[in-house]
Amino acid sequence: MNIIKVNDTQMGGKEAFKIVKDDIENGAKVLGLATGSSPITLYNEMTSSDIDFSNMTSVNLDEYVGLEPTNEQSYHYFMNEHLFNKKPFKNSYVPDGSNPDAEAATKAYDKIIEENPIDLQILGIGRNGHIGFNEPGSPFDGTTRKVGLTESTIEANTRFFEDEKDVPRFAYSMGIGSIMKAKKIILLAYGENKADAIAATVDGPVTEDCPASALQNHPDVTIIVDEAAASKLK
Ligand SMILES: N[C@@H]1[C@@H](O)[C@H](O)[C@@H](COP(=O)(O)O)O[C@@H]1O
Repeated sequence: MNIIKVNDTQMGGKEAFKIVKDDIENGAKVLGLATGSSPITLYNEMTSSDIDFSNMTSVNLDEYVGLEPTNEQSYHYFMNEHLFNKKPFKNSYVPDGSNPDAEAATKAYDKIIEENPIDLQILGIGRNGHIGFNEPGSPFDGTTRKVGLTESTIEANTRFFEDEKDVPRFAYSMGIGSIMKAKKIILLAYGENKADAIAATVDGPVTEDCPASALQNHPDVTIIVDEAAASKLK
């Protein structure tokens, strides 16, 4: 694992953008994208760049079950706001959270991932080490699934909703097995509340207790962290 320490999220976005740009110049066509606050500075770099994404495809990690793409709290909406409205891709895929049929929604998404193998995957990380919405205990060979969110994730995501009761309890998430198939992975983590998760990811045992520890088995992972997120590394 390659670890890049940065001073702040702005610098983190710039470092991540360098890797993204380089990968696109070397032929990457499919980007795996993430939501949350961590990738925002990267998306800002992308939207203010002169890179044309109109020949590229994006595949997002996850979506809340029960939210329409037009819902302001949906990950669809987030991606439109932060990236796609300003830099359209040829095709942009996000799991269909508005489909109550989990079997159909997750199978359809696995087909999309299979048809669009991910060249470069962007990841954030949850305080408990989750990636996408793969909470602790998720199988390392998992494909797209309907998952229940843990109390800690619901609590962390409450800041985006008016009331804790409004936070969806379920999501459709790409599985860890699919994430691991990406050729290259960048994980972004900022702030003290990510320090334990980053230490477990990098220095801890490879265990389903920390979903991101699976990345130790991937050949091309770069972790971009600020001082606070890196503070518990060995
Ligand atoms: N499903 C998302 C994850 O993909 C994201 O990595 C995590 C951390 O978000 P943030 O970057 O805002 O800390 O939040 C959510 O749970």
